[in-house]
Order: sequence, then structure tokens, then C-alpha cells
Amino acid sequence: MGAKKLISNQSSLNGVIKVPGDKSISHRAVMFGSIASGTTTIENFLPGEDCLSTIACFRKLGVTVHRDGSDVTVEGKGLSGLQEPETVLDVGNSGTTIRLLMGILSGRPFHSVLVGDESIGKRPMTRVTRPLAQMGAKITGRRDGEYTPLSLSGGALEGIEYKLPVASAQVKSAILLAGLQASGETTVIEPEKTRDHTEHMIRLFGGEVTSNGNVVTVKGGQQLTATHVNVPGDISSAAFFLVAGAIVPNSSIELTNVGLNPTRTGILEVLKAMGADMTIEEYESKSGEPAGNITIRTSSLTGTILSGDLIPRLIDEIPIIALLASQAEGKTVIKDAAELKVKETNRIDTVVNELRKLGANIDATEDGMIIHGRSGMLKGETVSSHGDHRIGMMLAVAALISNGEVYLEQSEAVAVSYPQFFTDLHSLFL
Ligand SMILES: O=C(O)C1=C[C@@H](OP(=O)(O)O)[C@@H](O)[C@H](O)C1
Ligand SMILES: C=C(OP(=O)(O)O)C(=O)O
Repeated sequence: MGAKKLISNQSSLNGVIKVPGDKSISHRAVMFGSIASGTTTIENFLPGEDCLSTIACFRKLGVTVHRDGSDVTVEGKGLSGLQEPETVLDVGNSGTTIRLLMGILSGRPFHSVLVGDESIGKRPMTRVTRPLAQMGAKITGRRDGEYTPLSLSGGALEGIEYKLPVASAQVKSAILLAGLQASGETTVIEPEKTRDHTEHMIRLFGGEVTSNGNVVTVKGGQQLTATHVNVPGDISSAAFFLVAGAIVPNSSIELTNVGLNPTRTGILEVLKAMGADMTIEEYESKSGEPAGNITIRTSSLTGTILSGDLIPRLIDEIPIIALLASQAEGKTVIKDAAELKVKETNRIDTVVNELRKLGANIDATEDGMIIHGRSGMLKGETVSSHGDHRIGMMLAVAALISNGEVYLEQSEAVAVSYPQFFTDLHSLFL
């Protein structure tokens, strides 16, 4: 596909957007529905490519999944209902799919081969396979098990106590999913608290899990029961419009049904700290997850520091926060974010290189970046998502404050987490 001409130089953005379902929760709803007994119904499922990869993998494991847009039905037959797949399980671009799936498959007495796209082939897997092997799974892979293709034979597992070397909800979740099938108890200790959707989901499906600060414990041998999951909107998708509303002149955007789980709302804290004009109206939680409406208006912004335990609560929002910071007064420093290097792309490099092309004043550091604010209007250039959905959407928002023509290569990557992104963005110009 050729480069996409982005809309640039906008004088205002106005409107209401219902952001699509949360990606993390949509993956987990299909996974838990598949290992529970009975029919699970999912409302507001995200039909993004990553979550469709999860559905495709579970179908190959013998689970019947019906989908009509964002309504999904999963016919679960319990963990023992999963069958050995006849062909390889392809996770596409999705790190969440491969890592959580390994946790489930570790306790199943059959063999599977897991593959993904070129980006997945560069993402580290021993962070998951090491604890799962300690519990009893047999997993091998390219380069000493670090990369796909991976080959996994599951079976009887033993519970462990495991201290995570990195703050990762995917690793925590994989261990908990294996722990549900293991003998005894499994405990995960996190260096910083990460998103807790797996813990919520275990409870929603009738299971038990205890969380005490950064320590999470599950008992093995639990049976889960099908339920209804109402997926709130994805704050990571809302983030692109929160920033667009804050930096494009004369704007006011209302985002409805945004998931407000406190392990995900770091971006709201950053917006507040920088002086954004924002109102949040929280309402009754859906399926155990809080949600609400957020209105954002243009305002003047000041630089800030992002570090420590805030980072896991906004890890996927850092690319768009870098753009936000380029329009603030003063310097913004992002540190303790080396995890960005092992996402769909090395997001420290892709953010810095692509925003520099548009004229932003931004430097890479070992574990983050430094953004010198008040870049003012950006300029026209051809930029690339490098196949990374979050980079593509960040650049489309950057184009709105560019005074030249901006072209985006590999724009189709946005469909990984937000297939309707360009349609929703364009609705704000009318
Ligand atoms: O558990 C999840 O759903 C996710 C966890 C995060 O990854 P890590 O666990 O690698 O930090 C995040 O970046 C990803 O988009 C989704
Ligand atoms: C890192 C991401 O997803 P995943 O790890 O599931 O590929 C993301 O969506 O930004």
C-alpha cells in the first residue's frame, strides 16, 4: 500500500467519540470464555486484528466462537475441552495473545507450535517460558527459546512463587493462567503494579484470586463458569483523542464509555499534571471494571516527569504522550521505560525518529526520552508507522498540528487495535 495522505493543519476538533472495546479485556474475555464451562457472551468486543488472532487460535484449539461485529459468543467446555491443534497457532502481531496463551497451554497435555509476524519474532519470550518451565511445561524455541517459532508441550504443573524481573501484565497473567491448573498455590510478585484485568476476569468467571499490593496468589484446580462480559472502551485508544483535543486549537472532544481501571489511568494523571482542561464523569463499573466519560478541551500545557510505578500504568500511551509533551512549555523527561524497546517496534527509536522528521525537538535516552517542548507547529514530511499501530495513530494526530503535507507509510497497522481510527478521527472535522 502507498503512503496515506494525512489530514494536517486543523484549526479545531469537535465531537463525541465512543472508543472501541478494550484490547486487553477483549483478549481475556475470549480466553476465559474458552476455558470456562458454558456459554460466555461478550458485548463491545474489540474487532481489532490482535483480538481476532486470539479468536482464531482458540478455534484451532477446538473452541466454537461466533462473532457478529462486536458481539461474541464462546462455547466453553472447560480447560479439559481444549484439543491439540492440527496446525500452527498464529498470533499475528499480538504479544498478549502469545504470552497468555502459553500460560493456558502449559497445563494442557498436548503439543502446540506458536508463530507470529515479523515483529513478534523479535519480542522476548523467555520472560514467560522460564517461569512456565519452572512449573513443568516443556517449551523450546529459536535462539535458546527466546523467540518464535515456539514449540510447547504442556502437562502436570506445580505451583510456584515467582518474582517478576520486569513489570509485565502479560507475564503475570501467563503465570496466573498456568497457576489455575497447577497443584498448590501460585504467587506472582510484581516490581510495580501492572494492569489487573486477569485478576478481575478470574473473579468474574467465579474463580478466586487474592491481591495484596504487588503480590497476587491463585489456587490450582479451580473450575471457571461462563458469564457475560461487558467490555469498557479502551483508554489506550481514547488517549489519541485526549491528546488531539488538548493540542489542536479551539477543540472540545467528548469520549464516552472509557475504561477507568486505576492500573490504566496513568495518562489522565499526566494530562492533569501538565495542565490539561479535562472533566471526568465516572459511572458504575461494568463487569467489575470502572468506566466513564471524559471531555477534553484545548489548553496550555507544561512539561513534566514520568517515571517509576507510573510507567506500567501508561506504557502503551508513551508514544502519544511524547507528542503531547512536544507542545508543552518546558522539558518533559520519560525514564524507567526501557520496556518500550521490546514492543511492536523499539518505541524509543520509532517515536524519536519519526517525530524528529516532523520537526519535534526530542532525544532518546537509555530508558526513555527527553522532549524539549514548544515545538510549535510541526512540518510536513513522509513518516512511517514501521508496522506499529500506536506509532501510526500518534503520527496521524501529529499531522493535525503540522503546517505542511504529511504522508504516513504502513498506515494499515492501526487496524491492530483500532480498525475505525481514521473514520472516528475524521468525524471530528465535520
Ligand atoms: O496484558 C496486557 O494486555 C498488556 C500488557 C502490556 O504489555 P507487557 O505485559 O509486555 O508490559 C501492554 O503493553 C500490552 O499492550 C497489553
Ligand atoms: C504492546 C502492545 O500490544 P501487545 O504486547 O499485545 O502486542 C500494544 O498494544 O501497544
